Amino acid sequence: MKIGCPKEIKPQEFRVGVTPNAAGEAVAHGHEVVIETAAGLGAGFSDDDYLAVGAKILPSADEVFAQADMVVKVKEPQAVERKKLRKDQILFTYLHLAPDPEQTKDLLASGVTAIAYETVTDRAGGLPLLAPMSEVAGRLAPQVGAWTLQKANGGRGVLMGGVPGVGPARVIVIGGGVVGTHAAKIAAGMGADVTVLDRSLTRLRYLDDVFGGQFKTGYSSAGLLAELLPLADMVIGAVLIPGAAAPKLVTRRQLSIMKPGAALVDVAIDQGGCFETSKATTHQDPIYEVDGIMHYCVANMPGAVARTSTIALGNATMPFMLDLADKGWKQACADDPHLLNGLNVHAGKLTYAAVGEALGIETIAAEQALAA
Ligand SMILES: NC(=O)C1=CN([C@@H]2O[C@H](COP(=O)(O)OP(=O)(O)OC[C@H]3O[C@@H](n4cnc5c(N)ncnc54)[C@H](O)[C@@H]3O)[C@@H](O)[C@H]2O)C=CC1
Ligand SMILES: CC(=O)C(=O)O
Ligand SMILES: [Mg+2]
Repeated sequence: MKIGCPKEIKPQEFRVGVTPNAAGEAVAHGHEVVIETAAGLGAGFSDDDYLAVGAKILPSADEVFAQADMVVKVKEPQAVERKKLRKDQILFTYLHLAPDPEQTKDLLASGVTAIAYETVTDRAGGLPLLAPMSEVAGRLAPQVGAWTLQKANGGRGVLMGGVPGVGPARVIVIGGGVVGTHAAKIAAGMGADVTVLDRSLTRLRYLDDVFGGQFKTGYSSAGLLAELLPLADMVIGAVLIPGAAAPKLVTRRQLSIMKPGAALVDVAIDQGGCFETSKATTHQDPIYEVDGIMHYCVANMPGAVARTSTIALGNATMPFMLDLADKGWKQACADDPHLLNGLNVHAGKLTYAAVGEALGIETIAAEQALAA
C-alpha cells in the first residue's frame, strides 16, 4: 500500500502524522511511504530523516493526496485538503466530527473511508489514540491556565502555588479521565488546591486510591459545580462522551458567580466545548474574555509541544497504521473491533452513531460498511 503524509496546515500546527520511525517500519513491511517536503520540520524531523528510512519526499500536498492509498495526518482535514480526498482512499487522523457539520458533509461527499483516532478503543475501555494527546493537553492545561491567570493576560493575578503566608490558587477540573488526571497531577504539583469532578464513581475511587492527598475528588453535578464556581481561580474542562458533542456544564449566567479574572481552560473544545461561552481559539490568539472571565480554548493544544506530541502520537498510531496497510481497512477492521470503532465515514455514509445523533444525520452500523 502507498501511505501518504502531508504537512499539517491548521494554524500553528507543527505535528506530523508519520514519524521517521513509523515510516521505516512501514517500509520494512513492504509499503511505500510518501511524505510532503518539510512535513516533519516543525517536530524536528528533516526530509533526510525520512529518506534515510526509505520513504520518498514529494514536493506538494497535491501529489501526496493524489498518490496515497491511505492518508495519515494529525488534525482533521481542512477545507482545501477535503477537496483532495477521494473514494477508495483511507483517511486516518483525528476528525472530531460531532461539532463540525461542514467537515462531515465534505467527507461524506468525497466517498473516503475515514477512521478517526479519537474513537478507536482498547480492551480496557480506553481511547488509545486519543490518550497520548490527552496526556499532553492535560499536562499543558494548568501551564496555560497559570499564564492566563497573570494580570497582563487579563487574569486575576493569582500564583498557582501561592507563597508562604498566601494561599494557593483553587483549581477545579471537570472530568477525571486522561486529560483531567494529568491536569490535576500537574496543577497539584505546581502547588494549587485541586478538586477533580467526574460522573463515574469507579473513576473517582481510582483517583482517590492513587492520588488521595494530592488532590480531592467530587461527584460531578450541577449543584456541586454551583457551589465550587465562586471559589475557583481556574476551571479546566476535561469531559468526554466519546464521539459526542460535549455537554455544556457551565452556563453564561454562571460566569457572574465566579471571581473576576478567573480562568476557564476548555480542553474539551475539540468536541464543541463544555462551557456555554467557549469558542475555539488558536495558538496565535488563544484567550478571550466574556463577562470578566478569561477563556482559553485552543483545539490543538498538543501542537504547542510538537516534538513531544508527534513522537507520543506516532508511538500509539503506528501499530494501527501498519495493520491498515498490511491488511486493507476491511480486513483490519474485521479482525479488530476496536479499530472498527474508529470508522466514522465510509462511501458517503456515517458509521458512528454519536456523530449522527449530534448532527441529525442518518447513520449505518460500522459492521454494515464492512459487509458492503
Ligand atoms: N484541546 C485539545 O487540544 C485536546 C482536547 N482533547 C479533548 O479532551 C477531552 C477529554 O479527553 P480524555 O480525557 O481523553 O477523555 P476520557 O474519556 O479519558 O475522560 C473523560 C471523562 O469525562 C467524564 N465525564 C463525562 N461526562 C461528565 C460530566 N458531566 N461531569 C464530569 N465528568 C464527566 C467521564 O466519566 C470520563 O472520566 C476530549 O474532548 C478530547 O477530545 C484531548 C486532547 C487534546
Ligand atoms: C486530540 C486532538 O484533537 C489533538 O491532539 O489536537
Ligand atoms: Mg483537537
